[in-house]
Amino acid sequence: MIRILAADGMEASAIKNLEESGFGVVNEHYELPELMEKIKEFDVVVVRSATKIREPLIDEALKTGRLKLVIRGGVGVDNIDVKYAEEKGISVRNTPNASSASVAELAIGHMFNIARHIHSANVTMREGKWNKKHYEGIELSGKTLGLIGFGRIAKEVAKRADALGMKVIYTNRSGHKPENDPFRYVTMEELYKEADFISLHMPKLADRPYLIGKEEIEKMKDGVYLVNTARGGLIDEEALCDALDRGKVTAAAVDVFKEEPTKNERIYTHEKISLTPHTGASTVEAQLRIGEEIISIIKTFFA
Ligand SMILES: NC(=O)C1=CN([C@@H]2O[C@H](COP(=O)(O)OP(=O)(O)OC[C@H]3O[C@@H](n4cnc5c(N)ncnc54)[C@H](O)[C@@H]3O)[C@@H](O)[C@H]2O)C=CC1
Ligand SMILES: O=C(O)CCC(=O)C(=O)O
Repeated sequence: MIRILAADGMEASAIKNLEESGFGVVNEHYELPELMEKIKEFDVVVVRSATKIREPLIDEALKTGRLKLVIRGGVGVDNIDVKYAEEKGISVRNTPNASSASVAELAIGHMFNIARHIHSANVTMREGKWNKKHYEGIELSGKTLGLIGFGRIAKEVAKRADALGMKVIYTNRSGHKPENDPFRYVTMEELYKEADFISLHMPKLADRPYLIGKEEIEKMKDGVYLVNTARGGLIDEEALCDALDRGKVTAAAVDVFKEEPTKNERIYTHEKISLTPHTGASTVEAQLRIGEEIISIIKTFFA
């Protein structure tokens, strides 16, 4: 029997479907020392972001040679040593399309939050305070939204922001302006200068510790709003907090952290940050689509 480890959970309907199709599924999260042993017993490991598939774990799996497929139930594969796994004959797949709308909606939700202090008002009202005079916000309508990265998620954000009356500009790695693109391609420098809101939608950098630090923040408009639902570490957390403290950045929204769960008290207690614990893809719909993609990947792989 082909055995699958769902190391960070999997949609119940996907587990049922796979079991009914004759696969053995273990839905269990193991911390690393135990996983080093357990991994040898599986043909497939499915992970989200919590479990890291690094070289030493792959080496353990190779001791029985059973592991053939690692699936990231999601987009970013930065928690997997993809090149190493593939060199050793272990295939790596992800589910790239399933969560774009969910992440885009979270980014837009965070923009409303920080434009209108919703995250802060929720906290102070629960403390019995009526801080109406502190909470004058701004409209999103008419503001320029700069998207860094213009792939699947950013395009979903762009459509929604456009419908809200925002002007959308974007930059990406290729610098290529797609034909018939209704939004304006700009360089990173132009984006920093022009955007009122900046939202990140690109993978983690392999060659640098972060994309946006003190120097990059200085190039932005005074009072800019920053949203990161892409990857922790793309924005230097200390530089962000410093910029929030001195008002260079008005407010920020953060779904992803350098370390998860974050232990950076400065970040998770900052009143100018709207926070979510990496829930960009955590919707019923995205998880159902991810489950369906996982079923399809496994069945095709072992057909
Ligand atoms: N918060 C969450 O739960 C989730 C976060 N994500 C993150 O969102 C990211 C984007 O996802 P998709 O839009 O599906 O990816 P995608 O591959 O469709 O698009 C990525 C975009 O980033 C650009 N890019 C890559 N490196 C760059 C660089 N150094 N500078 C500027 N642009 C660069 C690419 O040109 C492309 O336009 C993922 O890599 C993942 O880290 C994805 C899903 C859920
Ligand atoms: O599994 C998750 O909830 C994280 C999603 C994510 O960050 C991704 O798909 O890249």
